[in-house]
Amino acid sequence: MYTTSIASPTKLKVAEVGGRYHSVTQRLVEVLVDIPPELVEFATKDGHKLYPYFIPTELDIQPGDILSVPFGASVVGGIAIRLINNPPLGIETNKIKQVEDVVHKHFFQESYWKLMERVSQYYYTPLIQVIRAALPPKLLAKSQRRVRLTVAGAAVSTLTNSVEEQSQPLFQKFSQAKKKGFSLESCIVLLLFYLQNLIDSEYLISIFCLLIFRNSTKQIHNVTFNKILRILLLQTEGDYSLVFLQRQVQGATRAVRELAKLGLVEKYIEQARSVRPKLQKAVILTAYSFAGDITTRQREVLEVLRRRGGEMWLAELLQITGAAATTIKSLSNKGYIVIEERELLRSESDENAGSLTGTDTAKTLTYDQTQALSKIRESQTGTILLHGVTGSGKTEVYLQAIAPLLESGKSALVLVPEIGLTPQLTDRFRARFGSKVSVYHSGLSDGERYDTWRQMLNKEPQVVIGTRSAIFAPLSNLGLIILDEEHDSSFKQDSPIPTYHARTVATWRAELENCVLVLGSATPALETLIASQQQKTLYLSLPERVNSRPLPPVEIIDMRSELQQGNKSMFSRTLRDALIQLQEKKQQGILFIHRRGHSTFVSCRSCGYVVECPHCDVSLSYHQTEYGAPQLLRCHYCNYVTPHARSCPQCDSPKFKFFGSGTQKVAQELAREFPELRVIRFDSDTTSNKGAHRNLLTQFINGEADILLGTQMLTKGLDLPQVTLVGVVAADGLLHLSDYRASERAFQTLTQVAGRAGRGEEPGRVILQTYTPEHPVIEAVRGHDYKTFTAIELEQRQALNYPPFGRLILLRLSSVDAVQVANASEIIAAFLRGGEGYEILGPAPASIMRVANRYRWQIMVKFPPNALPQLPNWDEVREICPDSVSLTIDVDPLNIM
Ligand SMILES: Nc1ncnc2c1ncn2[C@@H]1O[C@H](COP(=O)(O)OP(=O)(O)OP(=O)(O)O)[C@@H](O)[C@H]1O
Ligand SMILES: [Zn+2]
Ligand SMILES: [Zn+2]
Repeated sequence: MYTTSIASPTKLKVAEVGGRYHSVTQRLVEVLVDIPPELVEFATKDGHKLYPYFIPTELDIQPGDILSVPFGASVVGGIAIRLINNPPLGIETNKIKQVEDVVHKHFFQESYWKLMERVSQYYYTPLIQVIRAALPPKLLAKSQRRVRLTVAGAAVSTLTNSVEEQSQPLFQKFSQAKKKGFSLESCIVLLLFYLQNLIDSEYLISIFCLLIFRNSTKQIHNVTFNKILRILLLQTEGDYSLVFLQRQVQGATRAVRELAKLGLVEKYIEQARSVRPKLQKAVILTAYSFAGDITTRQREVLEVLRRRGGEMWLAELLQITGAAATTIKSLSNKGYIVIEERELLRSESDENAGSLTGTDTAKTLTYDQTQALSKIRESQTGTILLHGVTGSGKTEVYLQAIAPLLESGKSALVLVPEIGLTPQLTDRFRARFGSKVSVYHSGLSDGERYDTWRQMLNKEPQVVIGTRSAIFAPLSNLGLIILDEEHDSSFKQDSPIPTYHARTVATWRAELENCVLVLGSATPALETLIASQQQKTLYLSLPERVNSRPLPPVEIIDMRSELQQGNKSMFSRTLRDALIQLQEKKQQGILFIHRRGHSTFVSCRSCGYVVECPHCDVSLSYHQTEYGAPQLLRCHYCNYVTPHARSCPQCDSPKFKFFGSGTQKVAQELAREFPELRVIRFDSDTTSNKGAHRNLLTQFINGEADILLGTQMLTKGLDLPQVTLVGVVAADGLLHLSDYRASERAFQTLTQVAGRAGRGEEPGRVILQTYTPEHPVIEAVRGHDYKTFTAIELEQRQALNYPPFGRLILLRLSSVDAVQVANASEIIAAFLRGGEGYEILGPAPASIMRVANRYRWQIMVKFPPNALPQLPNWDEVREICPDSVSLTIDVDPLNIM
């Protein structure tokens, strides 16, 4: 930060940072340049590289500083990444430009850079791409450098500008005197100023300091300087963006830099909006009988207020009554009303905040919760697995672990899998910690993300709740990281690189920041379970639901026998009865189906023709949102849409059969068979609009529907006590996927969805329909038997050296050219086979070979988890991959398709 740099601390600072001096030769810095869109074409491939810049002697630059650098014809923002001694090879020294300025010192902490570097190394991703993944979009472009006067600057510009008119002769004397620098003469003149009350003592001292430390004050007389000082002085807050000054005054950039050196102005990054809530004036009626001391107009206002329940926003009251502000004021003076500031909830994320929960205080913990909490509080570092069955009160443990941290000035980071569950969780955190809570996820607009980011940089204790990328939230003084539903695969990024897993990054971050990481789940991932068995992770368990509520019994319905007995409906008789009872008892239910849309494919009844996506090797899914809505065929891979044809393109038959059910089809069937049931559909089709999650959930909570029908989204952490029934319409789609994690994922999803039932006073019930009731996953879900299931599953993984007993790296190759990608895969695989200590599987086409007109191939590298083999040099691999083929190195892949 630039303060009034009167004492010119630049030299001292160099020694301060990390305690080392930089040798004279170290005069270059590599900068991550924030290239503006209009210049991207000049950057092309180089856009992924760091640009070297010379460091002017007077600037002290450290990694993590935000800089301004010349790029093309303009000056743009950038981050200092590392200091280097010599220009990188292949770059001519005379082409290298100089850093323009330091905009913000130490924007990023050292531990943050270490984290970036670790991600870069582990995920084989250039540092710059890691930084791009971590920073909110356009951070640097939006980081408008602003300029304001320092105290000394204000004094000088007052003297040189406004005082001019008031005290012409004295002013002239001063300018003459100060031209000679620090002199007795100039000091005397200044004293005269002071004695004549033209300046106050603060100004006097500032100017003295300035004269003493900066002997060359004659520079202040520079015309450009004066223009800038005058502009800054004329605005009450005295601050402008540098861009604005550049437009107003020619040569502003240089002049501002010089003025900053003189300590007259300072530059800074615009401060984040306050974390504090917006306040708005509310009017409260205090008297209900009106004496004769009021006017008719005033009486009217009071009547309106009374009819509205005695409380209104001032603005609203003024608008409705058309009254003048003075009318309200005199009513307040007479004691009929009170005007007070009340919190107004603002912005998207805060919209309706608290509408689901209201305010909240700490609950008395159960025995198990108390045990877990004290273990978490005792721990200083390391990873803790909190294995608590659904509804065991993990969230309450998190809340109570965080509370004392905030008190002690530390911050907490809470990661959740998906946005669908965030509104409810966020509300719970807000109800407990108020405005200290902010939300960070990709659903926010760029602006909102940017604001939240800056808010995190202000060192106040706070709680950030976010999805995957929030692991990079720049919180300083982190006291605790929580990953809720840690088993969830959305914590893993498949593409673009870095293909990081937030849980992996979280362990590093906790290590670097010296804080505890808590992984919470009812169905911990096998990786996490193994780590706890190997004592790498502390294992804590909440084996029971709160208030000793039982886990809901899971009834398995064999849909084959339903069919044999003549029931062709998608609802078994058991589920049907349960749905009817639901309404009689005025209770609510959740129906789960793992696919959105209507049907997975449509085929001609007479010739068997299946409509496929022209761009992908998949059939199109049929979509019809409601009766009478357009009938569409949509590709779930590339989003291609086409109207559903009236007749078969091959044989002209008008009859189609719809296979595979999605949420829309279930909704239509429900409407047909149970017209009186009110249904809310909750899937990615209905929740794509901003705030839709919250609105739909609020409707459901308010009892505006009997059934919440949805996909995966429902399974994640919803806590709705009034839900007594959970129905799984068809479990089979989840069970028969080819990848080695299919069983684990199916068990987790089904257990989680079952866990939504019976969380309140009324006992719950789960009805699970399937065509393969004998499947081990179904057996395990029925018995809520995590232990047996994982024991069997781990055995199988071990036999095949799959994670967690082996590690995988998946190379994903794709190209519009089918032949080139196949060839490239062969070449790379051949290169890899030259190495030792790992196994190569493939190359093989991906299970859906063509997506969005790109042909996809894969090569799997498998190796033991601990003894890291001599892995191939990935740069070399990238080198041999032709430009026409894109290559992603997915480390620890989760989705292998
Ligand atoms: N000690 C307690 N006393 C009373 N109620 C509690 C207590 N702890 C938690 N609860 C309540 O129990 C319900 C379930 O808790 P919570 O949602 O935290 O469970 P969870 O373990 O996170 O569940 P899941 O893994 O299924 O999301 C919540 O409504 C919560 O307010
Ligand atoms: Zn046909
Ligand atoms: Zn497609």
